Amino acid sequence: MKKLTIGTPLSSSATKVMLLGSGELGKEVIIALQRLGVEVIAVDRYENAPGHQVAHRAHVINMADGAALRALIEKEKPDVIVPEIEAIATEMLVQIEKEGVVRVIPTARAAQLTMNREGIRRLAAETLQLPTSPYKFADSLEDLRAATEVIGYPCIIKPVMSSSGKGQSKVDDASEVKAAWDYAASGSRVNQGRVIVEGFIDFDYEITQLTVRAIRENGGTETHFCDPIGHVQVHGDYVESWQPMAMSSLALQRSRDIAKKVTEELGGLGIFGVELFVKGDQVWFSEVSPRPHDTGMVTMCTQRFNEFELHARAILGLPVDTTLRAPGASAVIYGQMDERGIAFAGVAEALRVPESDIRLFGKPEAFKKRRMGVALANGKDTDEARTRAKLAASKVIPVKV
Ligand SMILES: Nc1ncnc2c1ncn2[C@@H]1O[C@H](COP(=O)(O)OP(=O)(O)OP(=O)(O)O)[C@@H](O)[C@H]1O
Ligand SMILES: NCC(=O)N[C@@H]1O[C@H](COP(=O)([O-])[O-])[C@@H](O)[C@H]1O
Ligand SMILES: [Mg+2]
Repeated sequence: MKKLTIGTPLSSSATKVMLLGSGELGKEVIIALQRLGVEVIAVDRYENAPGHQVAHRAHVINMADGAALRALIEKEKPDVIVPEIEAIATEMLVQIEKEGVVRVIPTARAAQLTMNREGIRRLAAETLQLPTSPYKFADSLEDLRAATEVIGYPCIIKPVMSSSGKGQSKVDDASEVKAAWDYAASGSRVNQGRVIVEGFIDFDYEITQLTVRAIRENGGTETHFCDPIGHVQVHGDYVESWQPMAMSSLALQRSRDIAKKVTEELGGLGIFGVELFVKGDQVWFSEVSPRPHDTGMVTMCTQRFNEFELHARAILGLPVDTTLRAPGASAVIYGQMDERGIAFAGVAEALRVPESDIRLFGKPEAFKKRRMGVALANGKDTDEARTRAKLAASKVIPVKV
């Protein structure tokens, strides 16, 4: 892979990176890139997205529209494109990557495969033979009824294209299938009407194994692992995370073997969030984000270089260091109301919690369950850190102005 030299932003020597998606995760990647002297262009579907507020330039387009995407890429001429969300015209990214001028992170194929649960699930379970929950796909309510009978109950039904738990439900018996089908249609982002049914895995805990593919000193790529991140999800969306997660050495080894296999198959450079379910020493692959992971926001208080800095370094072909500094935790701050331009009370009280910090993302519009910020905390161990992060998050109160 050709090495990128870093130039001067806003000059003809600039190294230009374009983020496709500029939410809370992109915002931190942009800050990390700018600290390394990169010119950054932030793109999202709405004005004043978090990353728009810290980038050199901001654009609002429908990223699922291939023609609009190409037009913007041709106008801005980035050296590197960094997908930050799944819902992008990835077919166009594949074409653009082939033309050989722009690098797509980690690869256009990885973005394409992970945009659709079917792509990544078939790759993991059928091609790589990784352990996963049993699964079936369905395109109609009749198909879905048949699929749930084969998979059995309880099962989880999800749109093939969605994230953060949107459109996802747990179904305990046949009477709940229709409601799950209707809910999936409402929560799907692009391809309305195709769902995956997964057998329910009764795990002890779940983790994100952050995995970085970076250039090694003498060329070629090497894989680095962060300490495992434990997390709790409610209705398919993350509410708290902590690092390190205590695991048996066999479960950790198996997690990393799976992470290595799947990230090697996807290829390219950058950080990946490999989601795994663990019961005793048994480990199942769930899914993978070829980008920083929401549960990995905890690394802003735990690692020498957080997941965003690691992504920035890896993308630029620079060395990475995944050292853990201190145990820590994150807890989500929700909008709690449907309102534009809200304010946040209690910030000082939150920051009075020992070893705490917060990030407010600056999203222009709040929804009850929209993630608007995150509280971070350290402690002598992850239990103390979790208590502190949750306490700090609870002190921040969204208010209508
Ligand atoms: N087969 C399953 N068995 C048990 N729990 C599951 C299963 N599938 C999903 N879950 C639960 O729902 C959560 C969200 O699922 P998943 O990661 O597939 O959704 P998502 O919409 O892609 O979320 P995100 O974009 O935040 O990663 C999981 O982290 C897990 O807690
Ligand atoms: N699980 C994926 C994830 O957390 N993605 C993060 O959420 C943003 C969208 O937030 P929004 O829905 O509030 O606009 C994305 O842009 C990304 O930063
Ligand atoms: Mg997930």
